[in-house]
Amino acid sequence: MVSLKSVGKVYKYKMQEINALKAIDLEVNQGEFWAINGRSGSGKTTMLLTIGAMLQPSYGEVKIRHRNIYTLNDKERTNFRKENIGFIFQMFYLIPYLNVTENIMIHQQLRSDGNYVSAMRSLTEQLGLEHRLLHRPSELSAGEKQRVALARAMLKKPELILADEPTGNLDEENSRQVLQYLQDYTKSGGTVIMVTHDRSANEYATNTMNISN
Ligand SMILES: Nc1ncnc2c1ncn2[C@@H]1O[C@H](COP(=O)(O)OP(=O)(O)OP(=O)(O)O)[C@@H](O)[C@H]1O
Repeated sequence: MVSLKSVGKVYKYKMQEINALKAIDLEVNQGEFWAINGRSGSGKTTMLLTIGAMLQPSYGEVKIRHRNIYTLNDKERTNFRKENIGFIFQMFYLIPYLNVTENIMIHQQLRSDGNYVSAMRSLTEQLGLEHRLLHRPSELSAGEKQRVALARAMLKKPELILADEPTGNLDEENSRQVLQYLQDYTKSGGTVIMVTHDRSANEYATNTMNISN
């Protein structure tokens, strides 16, 4: 599903070169739930962004479903990302002036499309958000915000979910809900790669990896 061969990233910062990620190899199969650990600054987010077709590595090869994603042009790569990958971040990144429904449907051009409307309804019910559909992010708890971000990422049922510290701002019960949801998703054939500092999150994963640089 995801294959990294000797992938590295060197950031140029003023006159300096920062080796953020050094020659990482990774093979992730469909249905696996990976937890990526590593100390602060070890390159976890950098790795996730390269897998997510958002950051070109300085060297190495990133393949998703046997496709070398950095040989695609920008438009093809953006389309590939939209079709195949869902993102969840610690900071949620919800649009403040849109309500829950609109945030979940943000990437859909036709928000009246019946398929997406029914997918949105079923996700919000599953995630206990059905009574909050007209709330704006400032009117939600942290756990609810993360569940909205989760619903947004899941709307198109992407094959691959990338999660960067998805429980970083949540209490134990809300963390458990998010991790359980991601685990159930992998049991139904989805694939999840999650960066986390939270050691208890590793218990939900099928595979763990520790990176250092
Ligand atoms: N755009 C950038 N330009 C220059 N250096 C960067 C850039 N982005 C990240 N870095 C540096 O690259 C290194 C790896 O960063 P990254 O965010 O991938 O680490 P991380 O393991 O996710 O850290 P944390 O756990 O603290 O979130 C860090 O030393 C960081 O300062």
